[in-house]
Amino acid sequence: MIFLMDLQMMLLDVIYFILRNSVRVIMRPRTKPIDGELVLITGAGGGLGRLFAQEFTKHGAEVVLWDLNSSSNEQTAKLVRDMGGKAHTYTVDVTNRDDVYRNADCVRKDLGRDVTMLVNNAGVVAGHRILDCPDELMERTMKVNCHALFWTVKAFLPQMKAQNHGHIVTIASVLGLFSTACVEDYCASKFAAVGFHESLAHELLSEEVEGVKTTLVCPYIVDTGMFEGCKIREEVELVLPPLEPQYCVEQAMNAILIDQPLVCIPRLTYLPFLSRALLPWESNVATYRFMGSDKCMYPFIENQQQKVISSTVMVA
Ligand SMILES: NC(=O)C1=CN([C@@H]2O[C@H](COP(=O)(O)OP(=O)(O)OC[C@H]3O[C@@H](n4cnc5c(N)ncnc54)[C@H](OP(=O)(O)O)[C@@H]3O)[C@@H](O)[C@H]2O)C=CC1
Ligand SMILES: CC1=C(/C=C/C(C)=C/C=C/C(C)=C/C=O)C(C)(C)CCC1
Repeated sequence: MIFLMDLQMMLLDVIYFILRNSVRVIMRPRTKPIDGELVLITGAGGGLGRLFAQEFTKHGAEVVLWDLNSSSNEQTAKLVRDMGGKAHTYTVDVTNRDDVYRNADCVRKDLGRDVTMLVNNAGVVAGHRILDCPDELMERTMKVNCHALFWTVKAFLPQMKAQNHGHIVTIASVLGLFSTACVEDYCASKFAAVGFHESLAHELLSEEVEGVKTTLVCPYIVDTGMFEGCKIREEVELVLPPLEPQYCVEQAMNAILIDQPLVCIPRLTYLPFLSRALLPWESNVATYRFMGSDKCMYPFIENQQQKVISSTVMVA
């Protein structure tokens, strides 16, 4: 009897959330205020990281900027300060867990308060076919895109849980939901990031830590230079062009501010995610061939090879 009542409740919940989320596509729910939040962004010197810093500042948050590259990180801080915001920079290698824990303590001591929002944004890609790829580069991709999430979450989640207040944002990728050729290291690391993020979200919900929210952001190609050259069939590209970095960050911010658990940017990319799960492998391969997605990384890989060649010539 209890089982049947639970089943009925569960079905009602399933229907309620499908309806609620469909309505939300048209009528945006009210966004939460984040003025006064302390937001830590990793990879803050890069394309998306810098824009996230500026967007959080626009909403009145104070930002802590972590990046390996201190000069680009300082440039981000300057942009934030020019907007009248508060920015604190730290040069951190997020793959080094001692570095992460030490700098997390420094942030706490320097600012006298806890980080309330964590945006795990730092990311890299090797950009070589697997058999040409140096082992160290493949390892680095796993360390930056996946292992770093373990260390930063372990550093900042305890205080969020203690306060029952916080937000963990993971900038993953559509390549964490479906894959393509020649980016094995990247897909492995982003699928891992998605798995890590979802398991963490389930853990918080099962423990009923209602105040700590999670958002998984999965963008398609963004014009930041990271995947320069990546190209699908021209006719398909007309409906699915690379994203403007500003648009991508605004869409991600919209999701974060309404505590949305997952966002694929643009929405059209939910389709290949669904078809991967529902259609036979061979059907997906046929659509990849038709859309030019099977070889979309070839020009990107060639680009990367050219970069390596020109940098070796420069050194010589
Ligand atoms: N661009 C795209 O097409 C897409 C990107 N994404 C994801 O979005 C995120 C941001 O990408 P994007 O802005 O394009 O990339 P960028 O290369 O512009 O920025 C990444 C930043 O992360 C920093 N970084 C790299 N390794 C470390 C490290 N070990 N410790 C600290 N910081 C580090 C980089 O520093 P440095 O300058 O020293 O390398 C750089 O500033 C990434 O996670 C990426 O995977 C998702 C979908 C599409
Ligand atoms: C595979 C595939 C596609 C192309 C995806 C591409 C090209 C994704 C690139 C993503 C990047 C660069 C993410 C970085 O994090 C389509 C056309 C959507 C539909 C069919 C399946």
